[in-house]
Amino acid sequence: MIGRLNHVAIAVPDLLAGVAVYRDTLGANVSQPQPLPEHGVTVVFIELPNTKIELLEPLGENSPIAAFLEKNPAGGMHHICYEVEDIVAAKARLKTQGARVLGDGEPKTGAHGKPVLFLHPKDFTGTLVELEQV
Ligand SMILES: CC[C@H](C(=O)O)C(=O)SCCNC(=O)CCNC(=O)[C@H](O)C(C)(C)COP(=O)(O)OP(=O)(O)OC[C@H]1O[C@@H](n2cnc3c(N)ncnc32)[C@H](O)[C@@H]1OP(=O)(O)O
Ligand SMILES: [Co+2]
Repeated sequence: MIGRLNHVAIAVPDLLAGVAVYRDTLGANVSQPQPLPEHGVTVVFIELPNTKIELLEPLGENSPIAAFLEKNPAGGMHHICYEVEDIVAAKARLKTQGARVLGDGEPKTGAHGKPVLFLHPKDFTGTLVELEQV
């Protein structure tokens, strides 16, 4: 069901400091910050030859990454995003297998303008999983 690795996301307490690490220290191309108020985060993407890295900073009072950063104040790997061809079919398959789809269970529009869903980390070997329809 899952296809290519779309991105690996890293939550950071200070987005501009994270940008400096990837742009200046590691010599990567980093996008402009993109606020996503409906997701409670501001993101940048780092384009690598074979995938992307997403840096996430909390935005607003109810950010879904706030508790994670309290537990990991220096930041850390937050989620992994796999591509799927049909997100509604993927959701149906996962639900029959007992996996928890987060939020209200309906796909939302992600940072790339495509439908996304999140799956509970406790059902996926301790890793928060994002699915993106491509
Ligand atoms: C969509 C836009 C953009 C894009 O790529 O296009 C993004 O990626 S936005 C990314 C930010 N959005 C989300 O993360 C949405 C989905 N996340 C959630 O719904 C919550 O963060 C959730 C449910 C994963 C955790 O919620 P909360 O932090 O309130 O709950 P707990 O702290 O009680 O956590 C429960 C349990 O899970 C463990 N946990 C939490 N987050 C992670 C994580 N990122 N990776 C691994 N494990 C995680 C946490 O430690 C708790 O474990 P416990 O043993 O009970 O202590
Ligand atoms: Co993501």
